[in-house]
Amino acid sequence: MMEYSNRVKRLGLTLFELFSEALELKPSHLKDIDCAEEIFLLAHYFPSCPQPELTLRSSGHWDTSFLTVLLQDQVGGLQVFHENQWLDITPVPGALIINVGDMMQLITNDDKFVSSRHRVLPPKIGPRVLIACFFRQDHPPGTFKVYVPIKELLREENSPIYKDITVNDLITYQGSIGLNGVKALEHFKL
Ligand SMILES: O=C(O)CCC(=O)C(=O)O
Ligand SMILES: [Fe+2]
Repeated sequence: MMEYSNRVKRLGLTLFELFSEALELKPSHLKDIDCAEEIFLLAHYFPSCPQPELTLRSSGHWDTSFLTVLLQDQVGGLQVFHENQWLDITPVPGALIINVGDMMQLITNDDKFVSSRHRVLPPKIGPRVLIACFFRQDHPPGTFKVYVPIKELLREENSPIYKDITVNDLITYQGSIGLNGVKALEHFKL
C-alpha cells in the first residue's frame, strides 16, 4: 500500500503539472499551492450482490478532492454522469481513472475543470475491489489551508464564484447533507 501511494503521489506531480499547463499557468503552479501535497487513500470492497435490482445504488456524488486517482479491478460498476445520462466506465486492464474533484473546480473558478459526478452499481458477480486516492489535505482540524480561485485565472468578466474555503469545509458540509444528489460545492457559491 505504501509503495502504491508513493507511486500515485509521483503520478500526481505529473498530473498537476499537466493541469497547470492546461490552465496556462507555470507548470509548478498547482504543486506550489500544495494540491499535490497529500493523498487520502480509501480501499473499497463491494461484496457480490445476487439481486442488484433490489438494492440502492451508491448515490451519485462529486469528490471533494482536487483530483482522484482510481484503480478498479475488472468487475466494473463505475458510472459517470455525462450529457444527462449515466455512462459505464468500462475497466481497462492497467488503466487508472482520474476524476476532477470540487476543490479543482473551486480554484479554477468553474473556468476549465468541473468536478465529475459519478456513482457505483453493485456488482452482480463480485467481490469488487477499488483503491481511491484523493489528492486533498487530511489534517487535524484547524490546520486546513484556505483555497481561493487562482488570481491569474480571474479576468474582468470572471469574478470569483465561490467563497474562500478549506477542503474540510466541503467535507463537513457534504457529511451533513449526505450523498443525496446535491453538489456540496454549490453551497459555497457567493
Ligand atoms: O468505486 C468506485 O469506482 C468509485 C468510488 C468513489 O467514487 C469514491 O470513493 O469516491
Ligand atoms: Fe467518488
